Amino acid sequence: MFQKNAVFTHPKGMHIRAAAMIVQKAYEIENTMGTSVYIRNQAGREVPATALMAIHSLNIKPGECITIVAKGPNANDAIECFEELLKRDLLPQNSAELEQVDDILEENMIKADKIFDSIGLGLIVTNKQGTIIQCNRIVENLMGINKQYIIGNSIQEVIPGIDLSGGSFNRIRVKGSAKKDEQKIISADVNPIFVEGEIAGYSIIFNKHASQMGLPLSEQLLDYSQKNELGFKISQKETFKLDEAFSNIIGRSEKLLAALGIAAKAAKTSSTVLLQGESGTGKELVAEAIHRASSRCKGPFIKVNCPGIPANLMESELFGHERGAFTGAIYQKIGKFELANGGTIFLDEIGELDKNLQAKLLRVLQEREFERVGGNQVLKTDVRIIAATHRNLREMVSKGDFREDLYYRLNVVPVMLPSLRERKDDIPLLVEHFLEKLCKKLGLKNKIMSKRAIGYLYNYDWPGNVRELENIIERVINLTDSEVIDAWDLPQYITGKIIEKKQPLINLNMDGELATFDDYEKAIIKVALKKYKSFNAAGKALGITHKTVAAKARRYGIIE
Ligand SMILES: Nc1ncnc2c1ncn2[C@@H]1O[C@H](COP(=O)(O)OP(=O)(O)OP(=O)(O)O)[C@@H](O)[C@H]1O
Repeated sequence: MFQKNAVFTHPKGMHIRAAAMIVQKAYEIENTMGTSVYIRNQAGREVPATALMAIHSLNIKPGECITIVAKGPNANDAIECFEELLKRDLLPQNSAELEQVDDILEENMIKADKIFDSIGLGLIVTNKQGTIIQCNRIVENLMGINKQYIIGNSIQEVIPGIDLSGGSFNRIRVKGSAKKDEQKIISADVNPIFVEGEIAGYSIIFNKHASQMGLPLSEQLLDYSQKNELGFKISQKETFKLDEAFSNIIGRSEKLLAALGIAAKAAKTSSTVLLQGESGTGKELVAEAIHRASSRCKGPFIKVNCPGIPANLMESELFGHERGAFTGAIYQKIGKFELANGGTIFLDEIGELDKNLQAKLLRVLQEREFERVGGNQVLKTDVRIIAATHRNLREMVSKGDFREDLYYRLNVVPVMLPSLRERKDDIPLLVEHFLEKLCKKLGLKNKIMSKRAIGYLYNYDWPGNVRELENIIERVINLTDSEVIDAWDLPQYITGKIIEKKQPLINLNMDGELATFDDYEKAIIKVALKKYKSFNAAGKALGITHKTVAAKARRYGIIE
């Protein structure tokens, strides 16, 4: 054993990334030199340098003196290596090192998730303000809501009336999705989480067999829960109910949720909605969701694509015509407004509507009545109008290209859908969604996308928004045989360069004699260690554990 004192100079103390750097180095030393390294803090607590959370929990302050302890062979060299790392300010020096550190952090996060899921009880963790920062799968199942929509809400939204000052609560109510019968009755223990003597948050643990469905609500609920309105709020600011109708709209960025919050509220009324946003941002998808979430959902949803219909036919398309109204009008035609009666009419690209028709549409909006072309009977209609445009209607009004009075009639509930550029954090979710949806549609086994490929999607500007992303994913699914879609599978205009596909290092000469299996294995381990420098990284590349790599390297005499 060998040990040496060192000063921990990092200005932030032992933060999580610094701890991950230490773990990465400790693995490397253990694998290449066979030395086990430990860190001891001033209080005398010693932990293995390969244990991320243990290292982090040493809570070492900037300038604190620590002891590096090395056990096993090469202890002296191992300590020197570690000192070097501490001098480097614990920053990754290249992208490979950064990737390894990120992998360690990610692996540990996954482990924490798995531990949370495996405890067999529902668990919610909040910060000290009571905002939910973590929950496990049992809570997801109990509430029938995906974790992503639970995290970020106030605990009071999920468990109305719960008191975080601690204690056990019997028969409390956990909200599910908006339906009344999805409320779950449970009992739970609430405990503060202390960090350095101060409350950093709270844990809420649901007790086993907590859900008691079937009892009348009046028997189950405590008084406070009666006062709370039913329904689940997706964010503290927006009262967006998680209506099933919106479930196929993917994304949880603040801008999208704010827009959907307005749309969901509008769905409960009959007001006219104006959806604005660039092409491909999901305006039609939202229009359909509003219809499905509204009381008109059993009525028709009729779409009119304004630029798709020649101006001279548009009037009859919208309002219908009588027989003989114009040359070629052999039969009476029912217009879209009549067809949409009792439901919703979706006027897509309203900015392209002819001035003459703008006046006629204004009449429908004001008086809810119209006549068929060539007819004199006034027809009444009961429709909700949802209009959409990618153009700036206000600007069109100021240029005289769009009627001001119509603009105000349409702009009753404006919903602005963000471009994909403005919500790039939703890209991984969207990718996952489209991979699943499109692989299913094409009858293929589900594929995944590498982090590197997603990184390129992040850097792209997405002029065609979600539609463009969906199209690219369909294209790469069709063209890629492997299960993992990687950067070289993406179109060049996304990556900005040709990315060479990495060839696996298998160069077997078909004409020569075969070597023994051990010879091949030895050669592979040798090449992997030369290339990746550590047992950990080599193990990852070969799909085996670092311990197996180390054992084989020793067996073949590659290391001592
Ligand atoms: N948030 C989203 N989640 C899942 N799919 C989406 C989302 N937004 C858009 N899409 C998909 O992208 C494609 C384009 O969406 P949509 O037609 O609704 O856009 P749009 O804004 O109406 O476009 P345009 O203005 O060109 O008519 C559709 O296939 C839709 O399903």
